[in-house]
Amino acid sequence: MAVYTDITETDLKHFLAQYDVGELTSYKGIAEGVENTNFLLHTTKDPLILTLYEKRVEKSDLPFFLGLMQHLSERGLSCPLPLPRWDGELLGELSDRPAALISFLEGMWLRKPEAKHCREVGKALAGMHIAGEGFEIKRPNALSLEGWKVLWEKSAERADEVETGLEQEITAELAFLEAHWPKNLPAGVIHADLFQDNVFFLGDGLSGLIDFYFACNDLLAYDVSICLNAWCFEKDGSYNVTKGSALLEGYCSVRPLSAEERDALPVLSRGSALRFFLTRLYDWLTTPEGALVVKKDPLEYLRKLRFHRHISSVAEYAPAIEVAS
Ligand SMILES: Nc1ncnc2c1ncn2[C@@H]1O[C@H](COP(=O)(O)OP(=O)(O)O)[C@@H](O)[C@H]1O
Ligand SMILES: N[C@@H](CCOP(=O)(O)O)C(=O)O
Repeated sequence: MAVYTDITETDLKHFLAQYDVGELTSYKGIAEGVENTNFLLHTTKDPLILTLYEKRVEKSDLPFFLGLMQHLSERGLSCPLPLPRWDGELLGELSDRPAALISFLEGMWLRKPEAKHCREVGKALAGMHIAGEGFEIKRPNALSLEGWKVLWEKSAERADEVETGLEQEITAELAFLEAHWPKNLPAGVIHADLFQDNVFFLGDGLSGLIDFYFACNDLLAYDVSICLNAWCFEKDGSYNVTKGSALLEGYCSVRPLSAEERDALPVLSRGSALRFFLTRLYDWLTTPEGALVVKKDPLEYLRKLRFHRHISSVAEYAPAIEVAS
């Protein structure tokens, strides 16, 4: 669940009076998600999402996230649009939390995506990378090499509780990634968390992307590697080459990957697998028993990381992929 902060109807009505959104008719907490508290609101106008930003989100980052959604939406990407208050501000406060109203996006996330959906995700990711051009505010990726080291320092001592030998393996992996991380690839605004639960579909058509709260400036191909990890493995841990091919072909049909980006995909995929392994491991070790949040399995990402270590060329992800020369 992710309703960390409760609200009263009276406070909510006061909050809504600052917006041109009609009268509140009903509201309910949304169980999905892990970072923030979300409510679905029905009003005499359109349905809305109310987000209360919880402690893991830096308040100083909110202008980046909200401004980015506006920027992408203005450039034709289907994503939630933050609503301005009467005074023009995008951010308010409710129950002592920073709070925003964003437009409700129609659609559902897919529990069992197929290759055709991976193709749509690839296209949408490339569309987002292009639409992100020209966005003025910058936000460095706090969860890249330096951030991974900090997370690892907090978990290393207890890592062998999760699997014997992990402390040594991950320390060596970090050293490898530090030595081999690509430096001169095209960079821009990336989503950085485009997992299944953040992509909505209506039937087989992709209706939009949500949850821009890890978005930042980083290598565009790193975002592709995140999607390869999130969309192209089966529940049994095996890589699905049909899905990988569809995702990469979809991406390249909108924004072709250069030869350098293509060659970097195995190392980038090791990095993105490590990133999700580390945040999940940290949560696994620190979330108290009985907390009302579903802990995600770090070992799923350890297995993906180990898979990528054996990849020597992008052809193993997608045999027929064509890249820009
Ligand atoms: N703009 C939106 N339109 C429709 N549903 C949304 C929207 N934003 C969030 N949701 C719903 O809230 C859930 C959690 O949102 P998300 O942004 O992923 O939260 P978190 O950042 O806490 O992980 C989503 O799975 C979805 O069901
Ligand atoms: N996608 C991450 C966790 C972040 O969850 P979200 O609900 O904010 O998308 C993971 O799977 O570890």
